[in-house]
Parts: sequence; C-alpha cells; structure tokens
Amino acid sequence: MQLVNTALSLQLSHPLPQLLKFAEQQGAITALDRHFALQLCQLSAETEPMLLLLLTLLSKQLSSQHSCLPLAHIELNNPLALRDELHIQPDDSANEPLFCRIVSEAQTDTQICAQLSDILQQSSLVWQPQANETDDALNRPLVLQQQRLYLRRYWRYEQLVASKLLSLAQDSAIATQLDQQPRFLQQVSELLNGLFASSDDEIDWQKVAAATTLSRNLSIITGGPGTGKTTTVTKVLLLLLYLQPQLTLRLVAPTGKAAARLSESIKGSKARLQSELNGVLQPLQQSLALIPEEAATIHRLLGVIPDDSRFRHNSSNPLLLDLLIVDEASMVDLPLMAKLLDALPENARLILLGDQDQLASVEAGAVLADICHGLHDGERWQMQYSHQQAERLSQLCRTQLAAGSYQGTLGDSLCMLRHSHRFKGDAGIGMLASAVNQGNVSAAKQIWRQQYAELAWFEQQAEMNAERQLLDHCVAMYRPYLALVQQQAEPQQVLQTFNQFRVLCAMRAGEYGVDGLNLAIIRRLAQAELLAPRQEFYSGRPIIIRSNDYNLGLFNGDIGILLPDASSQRLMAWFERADGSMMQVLPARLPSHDTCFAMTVHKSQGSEFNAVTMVLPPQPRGAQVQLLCRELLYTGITRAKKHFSCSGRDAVFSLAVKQLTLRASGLASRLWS
Ligand SMILES: Nc1ncnc2c1ncn2[C@@H]1O[C@H](COP(=O)(O)OP(=O)(O)OP(=O)(O)O)[C@@H](O)[C@H]1O
Repeated sequence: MQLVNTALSLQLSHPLPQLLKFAEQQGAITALDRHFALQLCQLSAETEPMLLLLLTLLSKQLSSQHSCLPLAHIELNNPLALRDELHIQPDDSANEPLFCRIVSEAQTDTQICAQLSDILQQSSLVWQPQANETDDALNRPLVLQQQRLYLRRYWRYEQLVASKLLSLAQDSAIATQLDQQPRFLQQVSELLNGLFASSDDEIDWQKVAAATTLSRNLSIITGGPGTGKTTTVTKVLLLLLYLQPQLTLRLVAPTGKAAARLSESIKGSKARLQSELNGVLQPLQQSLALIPEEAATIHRLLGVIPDDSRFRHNSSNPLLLDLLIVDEASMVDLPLMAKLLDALPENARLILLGDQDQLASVEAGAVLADICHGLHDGERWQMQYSHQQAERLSQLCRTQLAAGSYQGTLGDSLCMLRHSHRFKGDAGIGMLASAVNQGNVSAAKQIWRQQYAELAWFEQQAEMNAERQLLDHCVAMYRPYLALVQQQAEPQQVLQTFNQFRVLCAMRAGEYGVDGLNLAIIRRLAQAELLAPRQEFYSGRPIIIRSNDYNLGLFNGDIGILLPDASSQRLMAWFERADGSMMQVLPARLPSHDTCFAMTVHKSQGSEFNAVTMVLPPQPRGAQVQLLCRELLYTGITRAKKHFSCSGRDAVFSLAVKQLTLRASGLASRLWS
C-alpha cells in the first residue's frame, strides 16, 4: 500500500489505523497516543494519513516528557518502532511483516523536513506563528515553529519561559552603579575579595559567580553537589542586603525535602560566615541577620488552588518580592517554570541554583539544561561572557576573565562551579560521578576495579548470590535505626538514623524496582527479627508521601516513620519539619504513601544520604532501557556522601553510562540562537 502526497509517501503493510493498533499492542505507543491522533483528525475532518502519523508521534513525544516533536528526529524507516512480532496479529494477515515507512524522493534530511512541514501547514489543526495570524488560526490546537511540532499549551510555556528569561537577563542597577562609579566598584570589590579569600592563583569561580549575580537581574549558578552553590548564594545575599537592606527575598525549592535542605544549608552557611565577618567585612555583620532561613516549596509560594492547575499568583496577581532564589532548578519542569516566571513582578530579580547534569524534571522539559546549553563547547564547558561583562567581572574579582564567542545577553548571567568541596578529587565517589558524567565507560570500569573503600559493586552474575549479598547489606545498613526502634528511642533520632542509608532503584515496578525490593527487604528484615510487619501499619515502617496535603503540611516526597507515641502508645507517623521540629499524624489520615526502604532515583533528587545502594535491573526491557541513562546513574551516585554501592551487571551499567537522555525542546535554541 502506498499513500502519496507530493514527493513524500507512506509505505504501509496495513491501513494506518490498524498499524497504530498493532503498535499499541506491541507497547510502542499508548492507547492515549492512538486515540489522541484519531480524535483530532476526526474532529477536524482531516484525512491525510501522514498527519495521523505525525499526531501519534507528537503524543508519544509528550508522554516521554519531550516538549515537542522535532521533525528531524522522526525515524523515517520505522517511525512507529514496530517490531516484527507476528503472533500479535489476530487475523489471516499473520504471516505478513509489519511495516510503516516514510519514503521521499528528496535527497537530504532538510528537504524531507520541509516536505513534512508542508503537509502540516496545509492542516486546519496547525498554526504557524507569523505565517497565518487569522482568528481561526489562533484557535488551532497545534503549533509548527522551526520544524518543531507542538501542542499549543507547551509552545506557549516555552515561549513564555524564553521571553521572560531573556528580558530578565539584563544588567542590574548595581551593574550600572559599578560601571559609573569607580569608588563604588572599589568598595564592592574589596568586600567580594574579603568574602572569597582564595589562596591559590586559579580563578575562584565562586567569587565570579557572586560577582555575576550582583551584576545581573537574572543569574544562574550551576554545578555538581558540594561545589558551593549555597555557600556562594549566601555570601551574595549578604552583599545584596548590605547594599539594598530593603530587599524582600524569598527562598524556594521544587519539593518539601529540597526546601528543608536549602533552609539547613543556608543556616549552616550563615553560621560559618558569622566568624569570618571581621576587618573589612565588619560592616556586613548587621546584614547577616536579614538573610532569610526559611525556604518554601514553589507550589506553596505560588498558592495552590484546589483541583486547579493554575495558581493564585500569576501575571495579574504577581508575587510580592524583589528577589527570588530557586534551588534544585533541574527539578523544575517547563509548565511550573512558566507559571513561576509569569508570577514574578516586573522588576524582580531571579537566581537559579542547580546541577544541569542531574536527571531532568519528572514532567516535561529540561529547563535548566536548556538554559545552560550555550556553555557547552564540544566536550568542554566554556563561560560565555560579553567583553563588557568579562571586563567588569575581572575588575570586581581582581582576576583575568576571557570573553566568550556568544553574542547574546544570556551568557552574562551564567556561571558554572566545577570544584567539589565534598568529594575530594581523588576519592572514589567523585571520580565515579565524573567518569559517568563524561560518558567514559572505561574510566568508570577502571574506578570500580581500583576497589576504593567508599565504593562497592555487587555483581548480579550469579543471581541468588548477588541478591543475598544485597539483602545482607540492607540488613546491616538498616540495623542501627531498627535497634533504635526496639529501644523506643526519640522519633527524631530514629528518623535521622534511618535517613543515613537508602536503596535507590531505576524504576518502580518489578522485582528489581521499588515495589519488588521493598517486599524483599521487609521479608529479610523480618527474618532477621528486626521488624514485625504483621499488618499495614507497624512500628518502624518508613514511608514516603506521594501527594501534597496542604492541610496536614505534608508534601510529595516527604519521608516519615511509624512509631508509637511515648505517652499514649498509639502508632503515629512522624515527620521532621523544615525548622527541625517533629510532627505526628494518625496513620489513617495519611495521604497516599508507599513504604520506602527502597525509592526511585527520581524521588531521591534533592536528598542526600551517607550511604546509597543503587540497584539496576539485570535484563532491562522496553521502556526500562530508556530509563537507564547517564543522568540516572550520576544522580544516584551523587546522592551518596560517604559510601556508594551498586548491584547490577557490568553490561547494564555500561549501557547506562553510554546513554544520554536528551529532551526534545525548542527552548535552548530560543535562548541561545
Ligand atoms: N570555597 C570553599 N572552600 C572550602 N569549603 C567550601 C567552599 N565552598 C563550599 N565549601 C564547603 O563545601 C560543602 C558544600 O557546600 P555547599 O552546600 O555550598 O554546596 P552546594 O553546591 O550547595 O551543594 P548541594 O548541591 O549538595 O546543595 C559545605 O560544607 C561548604 O562549607
């Protein structure tokens, strides 16, 4: 069967709707993808099969957290990823191979993309910005821009994020003052160099990041764990509050856990700074107390409206603040970033902190990675300051900074920290994280072979043995907190001891996922007589909250533990609040939750543990293969402060190191081109 449209044709083994059904049965697309495409075509009376195919592919992209379908990414030979599994074909066509191919007379990929664009442009469903601005066009559900097909909502989010960030990425009022008043520059430089008193000759990037933040309304400080993002931002806030004491600041993070960690880190940084504010830094003493310590979740800041995806604060009801600091920005998805930026008041400043190499957000987009995209120069990272900014920062930091080749305005707002103060350069965890991050399989294998004290590998070759080793390890690591449970220790001490160790999995389902491992660990702990899991709620059961409950003050990702209340002996769920106090909730009142001896790497973002064991599936199949990627390993490894172990197979670990997840989006090109 050949369906021809100009020079582009579809070669199909069966009618396309039937092939879509086969693809769904094979798990290559979902029922939602198929129905979405069929319904849209039906509602708009579109009969072009290529359109039906493109709509299916767009829906598939969105369910894989991409923001759009770049036409250049379509696999022409087998766009539906059909497998030749004949047994799933129910009728007498059982022996025919399945195929769906896009065939073109065009010579280059660019020409084929142009042909696909032509087909989309002819559809009444598709709007092209600037091309057809009629009222009718403005109501169309799909947008085609720069050969990327979007659902209009995602296009709007991307558009909003790009335009807000670019308009924020301007020099601050302080920068103008620095440029016009040499004595002011001298004074600020003195304070900056006092706060970042680096001893060696190398560029102190923390100081550069601080100077960047002072000079811009938008600043992005990116870097791996322990590179000093919080330390740097605390010092910048001190300087800003000294220069502008009336500033209203707010600190936020995407999850309750991350917000609590940010509060803790800011408190720690302030305490360390206290003793350093002598000599030239003496005048800063009074500003230290003005730095806020409480961090909220982004949802709480924006104001959740029950059963509504909109927030109380938006462009018509902006937030009341002058400066917003967002930590763990890699976890913020495209829709949430759009809503946050929309709610920022006109003259507010924004600081984003995060690690661009971590797993992207659970929902669509990879906003932080897209913002940092322009720093990527082949295999290396390169700052992209303009001549004016390089000159200004050099004067402020009393160092020599080179300008980059990029001509736009965003480069002046970015700074990357590369030196980890947590992982020493020659220590196992830091080395492994760095090799994985670079996709260097042989370096990673070499590190495992060197048998560092802080690393352990449980090879799953002989399955039973590996499982026994893994579960014995879990018993040893969870024993200290369970001993405290048996001694009826204080809930806070029990919870903090439990939080020293965690098992992390790539996925939820299956024997090697969270569900299977939680069961196996519970069984093994019960055999060791450390736990008595007789019913759903039992003493010592650790739980993780799965949804936000604003009335109770519990948020998705919060971790608590079930323990009897000392006075009533009633079993309660105990949680630690951001301010360090404990709260208790009746188990029956808990929002949806899971046991959490094991949790997903995704859920562990924003948390750290002294020791981490990561479990990889021995034989990944289908969607599991896509889950196993470099960012997943990197995020898992860097959750560990003192010890990291991995239970897996050599080949699976290597596969994950090689695989880089790229989220399709037009944001990087909007920001950087
Ligand atoms: N310039 C420095 N010299 C020595 N130690 C430092 C320096 N900067 C930060 N540290 C120390 O390194 C540790 C991590 O710093 P910080 O919490 O600021 O890093 P971070 O990048 O915010 O980490 P994370 O991503 O885990 O939140 C802290 O103990 C801090 O005191």
